[in-house]
Amino acid sequence: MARGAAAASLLRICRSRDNGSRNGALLSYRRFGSGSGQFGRSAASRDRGLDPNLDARCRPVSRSLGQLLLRKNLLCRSPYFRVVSAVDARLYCSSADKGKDLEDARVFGSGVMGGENGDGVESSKFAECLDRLAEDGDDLKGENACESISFVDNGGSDESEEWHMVMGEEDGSGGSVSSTVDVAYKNVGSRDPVDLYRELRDSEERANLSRDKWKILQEIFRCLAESPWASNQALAIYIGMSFFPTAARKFQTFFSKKRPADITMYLISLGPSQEAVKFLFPIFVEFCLEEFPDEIKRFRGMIESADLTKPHTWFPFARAMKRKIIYHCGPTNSGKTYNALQRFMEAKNGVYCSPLRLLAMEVFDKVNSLGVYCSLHTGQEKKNVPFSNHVACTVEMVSTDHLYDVAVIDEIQMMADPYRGYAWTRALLGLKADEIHVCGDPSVLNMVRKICSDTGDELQECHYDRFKPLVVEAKTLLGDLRNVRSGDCVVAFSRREIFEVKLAIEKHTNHRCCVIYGALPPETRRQQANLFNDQDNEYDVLVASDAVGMGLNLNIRRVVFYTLSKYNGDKMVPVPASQVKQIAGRAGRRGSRYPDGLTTTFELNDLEYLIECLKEPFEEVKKVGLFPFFEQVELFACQLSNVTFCKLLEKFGENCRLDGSYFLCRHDHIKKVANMLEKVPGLSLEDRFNFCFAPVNVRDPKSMYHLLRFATAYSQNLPVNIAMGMPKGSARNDAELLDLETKHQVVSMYLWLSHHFEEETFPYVKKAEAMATGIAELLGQSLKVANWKPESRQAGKPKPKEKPEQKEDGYERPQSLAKLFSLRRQNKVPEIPHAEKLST
Ligand SMILES: Nc1ncnc2c1ncn2[C@@H]1O[C@H](COP(=O)(O)OP(=O)(O)OP(=O)(O)O)[C@@H](O)[C@H]1O
Ligand SMILES: [Mg+2]
Repeated sequence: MARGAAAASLLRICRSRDNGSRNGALLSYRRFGSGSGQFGRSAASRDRGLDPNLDARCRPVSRSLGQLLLRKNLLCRSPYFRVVSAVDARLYCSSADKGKDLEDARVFGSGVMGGENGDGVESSKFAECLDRLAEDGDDLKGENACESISFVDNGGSDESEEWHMVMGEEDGSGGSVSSTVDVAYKNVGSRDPVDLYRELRDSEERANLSRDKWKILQEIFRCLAESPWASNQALAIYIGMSFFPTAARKFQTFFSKKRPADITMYLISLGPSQEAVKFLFPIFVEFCLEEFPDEIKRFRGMIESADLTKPHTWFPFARAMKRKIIYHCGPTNSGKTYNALQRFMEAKNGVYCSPLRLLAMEVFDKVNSLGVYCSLHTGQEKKNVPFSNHVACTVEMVSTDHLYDVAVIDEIQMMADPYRGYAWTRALLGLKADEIHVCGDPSVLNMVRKICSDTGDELQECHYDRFKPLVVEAKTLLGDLRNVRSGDCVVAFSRREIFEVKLAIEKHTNHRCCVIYGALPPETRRQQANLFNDQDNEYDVLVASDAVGMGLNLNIRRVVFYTLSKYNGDKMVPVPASQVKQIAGRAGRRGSRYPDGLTTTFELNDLEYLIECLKEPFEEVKKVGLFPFFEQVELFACQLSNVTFCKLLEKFGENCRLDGSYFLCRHDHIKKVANMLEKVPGLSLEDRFNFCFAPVNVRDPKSMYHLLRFATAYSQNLPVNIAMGMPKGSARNDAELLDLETKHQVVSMYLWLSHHFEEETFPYVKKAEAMATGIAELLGQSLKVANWKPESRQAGKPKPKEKPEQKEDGYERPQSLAKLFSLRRQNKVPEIPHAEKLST
């Protein structure tokens, strides 16, 4: 075979892969991602023009070809070419002095340049040219010389074709092949990653590496596999976080097998660094697109079914309406709810969405007493008043199917609540009402503005000021509960503290205390609130948890913070300023016996923190809560097989996509229930989903046990029994009181389930209702006489240590944690002590 023909026959033409998939991925990436499309083609890789400073006859020789030629000592001896410059790690050659071969240089150069007229050079011409070079060289001979040459089409882009030549073996010394190579590989960083991947994929000669360099390379790949940035970016092409390490490992194996010298040396020059990761990543992307189409497809399906971006599109009917949103924005006790309710009552029909059952009941009573028929819908209770067109409900229960003239969503700032926020977001996005009044503090005003611009609803803002300013009493109680006065509400953040305070006040003063805390049924809370509000009895002090903090109208003269720290489920933290304001705002309500509100602390130490909180402006909320509907979870479940419901929720949490204005609400408690219900076979996905939302205290084993029992009976198609006796009488000690609380929770859970599942399966609703009323009454009676030391709900929990400052009169002075935090901010105190978990 003629030498030229032999060379030509060995030229391989590597056509580009179909670019469609890559472009698709890039599109997805941009849609998904954080902006700048980091694996697009670099401008440098497009710039293949001549350096204007070079002689017009000079042509760049492709880097790899230049490397080979130099390495083989061809250029310096060639009659045709000489190196005139090295710019940007690229050799520029000109015809040599002999002068007659300029044409060859042009041909050679145009091979690199894509032809002077942009039409490229045929490979045979290049082969010819190479042959002529070879004739003059010593060791670039025939087939051996040409074996490492490939002709690469750059994928049909508008860029020129380019000659590539894969570098040969390293010289064995562990060093680079030559200094020319050093110059050459530096250009790798500016090359198109798509080309780099092709070079890598098609590489047949792998660079030998010294042990040190091999180690560096391993480190670089470890960095890639462990890079949170890369793992996050890989989501853009639907490489999931869990699959990413596998993909990265396979990429490493692939690279190790190929290891073209220029890319390898360039990588090693970067070392194990973020730069190396960012260089490798787009090549890794190309690899993944080619190697893992099935995984990508699967993950893409999963991601798309967990897409929580654009939640405003979830409610097409509401979107078809032109709704008017009126934001009643202001601090506590400024008339927000009052004004919204005026419109609610004037309307032909309306819905009021409350954050609490108790507040829904309050509105239900008030509206009916004013002659507007109104029904009540809470998770546990449905009171349908005949002829009513109005309904007061808890926000979780509001229907997005009914059409209303006026809707009120109270305490709209709860959209940012980590657990329940989704219910407010859903109501705002989905309510089909011509006019929606939202009441709340200014913290979510900007979010509501943004949502309205997404939904196309009209927004009107009404700003309010507090009727009367809240006054801080500088004197405080000086750490002595004997300084409590009539009309005081002492706020503590655990059930235990509430009872300790009540006990101490009743023992050392003539006041009698009512109590309100989270574990009490709303009926009992209302009974206690009425007892306190009523003038004609001895109950003139209220001891309460933050359960009094929202919207309730009580006759409170002064709010006294017993402590300003609370357990957040993990550790003791200062009560957030927004909550302090909300609670303090209970004092001095318009129309009450005490229109001028006062607030103070039990300890002088806490006063500063209280003042700080009250002065603090409302912090702007940047994200509000979301949670998927059952249908979304179901769609997601179709993408996964053989996973438990708990795992499904976990996977959903990992893979769901949200835009920057939303967060996925915390659902640890739901997962706990889901986990427990794994023991119950035969529940459909929807059943599991509904059971998981039942109101159960996951920290109370008795309540959990009853939920398990209900679910088991339900799964066996048996009528679900309450299977719990009515308590004999009111509580005589704290254990009995706790038992009453639990029993009420269980009955309440039964009622909730009866409203969320087929009625026939929960046939004892009437019995449950009677029990709920009875137990709430017993609780009320018990609280009236309660004068015992509180117990812990959790069996076996270690008792809190005796505190050093124990007063002889039987109650412990709480340590001022707010003060401790403030000192810690100034680095004066090392650690905040852990404290007992809240049981409210
Ligand atoms: N215009 C009014 N006329 C008579 N009473 C009013 C008026 N506005 C408000 N009130 C009364 O003032 C009290 C506080 O009003 P409202 O409950 O509307 O305050 P709010 O701003 O919603 O407070 P919060 O943030 O605590 O919910 C209520 O008892 C309410 O009935
Ligand atoms: Mg209100």
